[in-house]
Amino acid sequence: MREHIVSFLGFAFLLYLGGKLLLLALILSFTALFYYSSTTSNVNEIKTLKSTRGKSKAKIISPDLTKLQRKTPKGENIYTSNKVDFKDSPIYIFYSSLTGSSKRVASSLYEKLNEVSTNKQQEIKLLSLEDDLEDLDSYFVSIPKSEKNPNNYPLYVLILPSYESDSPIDYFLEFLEDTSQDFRIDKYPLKSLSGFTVLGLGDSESWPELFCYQSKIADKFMSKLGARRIFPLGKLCVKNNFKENTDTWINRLVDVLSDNEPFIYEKFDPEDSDFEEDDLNDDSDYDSNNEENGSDEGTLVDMEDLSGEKNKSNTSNSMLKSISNKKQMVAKNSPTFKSLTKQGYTVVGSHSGVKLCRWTKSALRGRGFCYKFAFYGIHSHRCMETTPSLSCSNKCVFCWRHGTNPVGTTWRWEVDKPDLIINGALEGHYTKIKQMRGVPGVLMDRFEEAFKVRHCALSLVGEPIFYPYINEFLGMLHEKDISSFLVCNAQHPDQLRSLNKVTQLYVSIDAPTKQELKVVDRPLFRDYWERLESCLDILRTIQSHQRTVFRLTLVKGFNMSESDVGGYANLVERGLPSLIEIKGATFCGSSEGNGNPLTMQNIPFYEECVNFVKKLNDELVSRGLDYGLATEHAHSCCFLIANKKFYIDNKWFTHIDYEKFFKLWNSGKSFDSMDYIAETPKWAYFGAKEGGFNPADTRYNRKEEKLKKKLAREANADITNVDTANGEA
Ligand SMILES: Cc1cc2nc3c(=O)[nH]c(=O)nc-3n(C[C@H](O)[C@H](O)[C@H](O)COP(=O)(O)O)c2cc1C
Ligand code: SF4
Repeated sequence: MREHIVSFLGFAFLLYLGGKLLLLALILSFTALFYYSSTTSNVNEIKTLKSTRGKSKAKIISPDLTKLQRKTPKGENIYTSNKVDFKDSPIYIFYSSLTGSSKRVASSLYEKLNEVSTNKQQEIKLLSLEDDLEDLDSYFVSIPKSEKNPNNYPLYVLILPSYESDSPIDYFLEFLEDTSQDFRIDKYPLKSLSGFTVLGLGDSESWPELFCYQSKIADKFMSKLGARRIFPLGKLCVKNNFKENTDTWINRLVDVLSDNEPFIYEKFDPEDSDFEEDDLNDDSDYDSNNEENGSDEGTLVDMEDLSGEKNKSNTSNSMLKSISNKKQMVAKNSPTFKSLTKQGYTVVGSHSGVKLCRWTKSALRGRGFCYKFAFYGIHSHRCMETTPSLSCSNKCVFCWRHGTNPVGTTWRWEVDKPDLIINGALEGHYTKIKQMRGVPGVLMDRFEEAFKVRHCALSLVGEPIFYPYINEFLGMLHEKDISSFLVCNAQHPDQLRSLNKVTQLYVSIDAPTKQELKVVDRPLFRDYWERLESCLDILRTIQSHQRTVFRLTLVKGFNMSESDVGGYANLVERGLPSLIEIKGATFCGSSEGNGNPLTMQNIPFYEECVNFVKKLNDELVSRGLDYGLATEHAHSCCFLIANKKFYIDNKWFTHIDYEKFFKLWNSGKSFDSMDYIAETPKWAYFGAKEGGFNPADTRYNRKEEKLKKKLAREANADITNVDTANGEA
């Protein structure tokens, strides 16, 4: 019996052992299946990229389990594999570029992918981060559905330069970081992407410690947002075999996307995805040449290695932090600075600008003032156009500075003091005035007057209200008897609420509805519409003591259809501005190079604007709002609808008594918009035959003048043939 029991126990033990072994075998085969379910390759086989290009180091993804079992702190494997057929995936190539190199690389990749794609339905897109995306949310918070390949999620390729100075890429990185911390958004919004890869462009000779640092930040944040890296961060030095290395990188990526091997990538692990600043110094992502220390984790290609130059980076975290947090908005060595100075701007300090406006020049030559003379009595030759913040929180379609202008939703730059800005702006302005002295036709009296600026138009570019010391700045202007016309974009209600007295306070209203505003202004804020509404409420209440103005810029095909009238009227009803300035957009170059998508077709004719203005006025009146057609400046296609409180005894009083304004301001007592009004001249009235042109000035028609000169030259040529003794050449 005992023997039976022993043999039974022995049998049971064997069964148990067998079961365990079976279970183990099952687990092992399941694991193998999990990792390599869709590959036929041998697990110990080393997979190399089809490396036909020179002696470059081959990409190695080793499916050797021992190498793949890097552990997270929680002890889980962090690699997994997946078979994504990129031939069916839409591929979106995003780039950011200030001087064109990244754009060229992105275009080459785009062309190559189109060339090799065997799937005619495959959607391959080339997208500028600054100019082609209506907003970043549509690509980096939600993932767009491709029209051609609706069943597959796209693959993102990001081609990004690095700039030690401020550049538009800062905003993109700030956006990725903000999104990763925004509790209102899914923590891993990019997890469904087919994958992503980042290629950095930089200059390792001039910026060895910061070589491609921003592409590295992008790479980390993409991962943090849940996107899966399918090809490691590449780095190209523009001074080191750039062309060759670019081709190599492109060919390798194309190879990887074309072959049908499964991808082994870091398994998405929320716990492990927190981006530490230390990661900036962690080169393991792309250092493929770590064979000496035995590490080939997640490796591919370091383009620096390809060119034989190892990155000597040992950048300290604090340095990176201070560079990314406290950059100068427009540093002297930045492409933005160059671009601005080339366009005639004087950059003051690190974030302000001044430019001689064309009307200032025109007034100096007695050829007419700008519409603000007709509407408010501004003498253009004594007006300085400036801004204390070249950065903006919108990317309006009619703005001419896309691509290079700094953008952001928060102030993240060094701050200059207000006196430095005012003195620097005046100095820059006077220097430019001085340069006009030899220009034919400059009137001596106006030239002399121009050296005492009386007006400051805070509207150049960017968003003046964004400047942290805007109130101090305005106070200093008024102390110098300089009036302030401040234009803001209705995106900063907090700053608007606490704004001190200005001579005239503008809010740009670029579209009548939420949807249209998004298209026209391309705002960076997610809650742009709510911000605009708050600003209007502030105008109606806290800031109702100011002379408030809505500025509408009419763009054909965007915001001036008949159906838009009601929407604008709603906004007027909400903000109750003193005045409504309506201006037809002016053409400032094609979209090529400046990202401005407007063409001549978008520029409305005078009659179209008049028609729109009348309709808006009728709509306001029909709602019982007390407004009327006040003035116009036909030459600029500019019109003013004013609250009837400015219509006294059958006369318009839209002009400003500037002396009175300064007196009131100096008194320290409170006053409102009606306390410094002045009468509007009749020639400026809406519908007047002068069309808002000061009869005292000479009308200058450039086309007419050109024709006259041409005829004179031809006539002279004839005369010269007959009588050269005349002396006139
Ligand atoms: C003002 C300035 C700052 C730069 N800072 C860096 C830098 O910090 N790190 C880097 O790797 N490259 C730096 N570069 C080099 C650029 O990243 C490189 O020229 C790149 O190709 C520019 O790309 P883009 O032409 O597409 O704008 C800098 C270049 C300039 C002009
Ligand atoms: S108000 Fe504007 S357009 Fe007119 S002169 Fe001043 S800066 Fe120039």
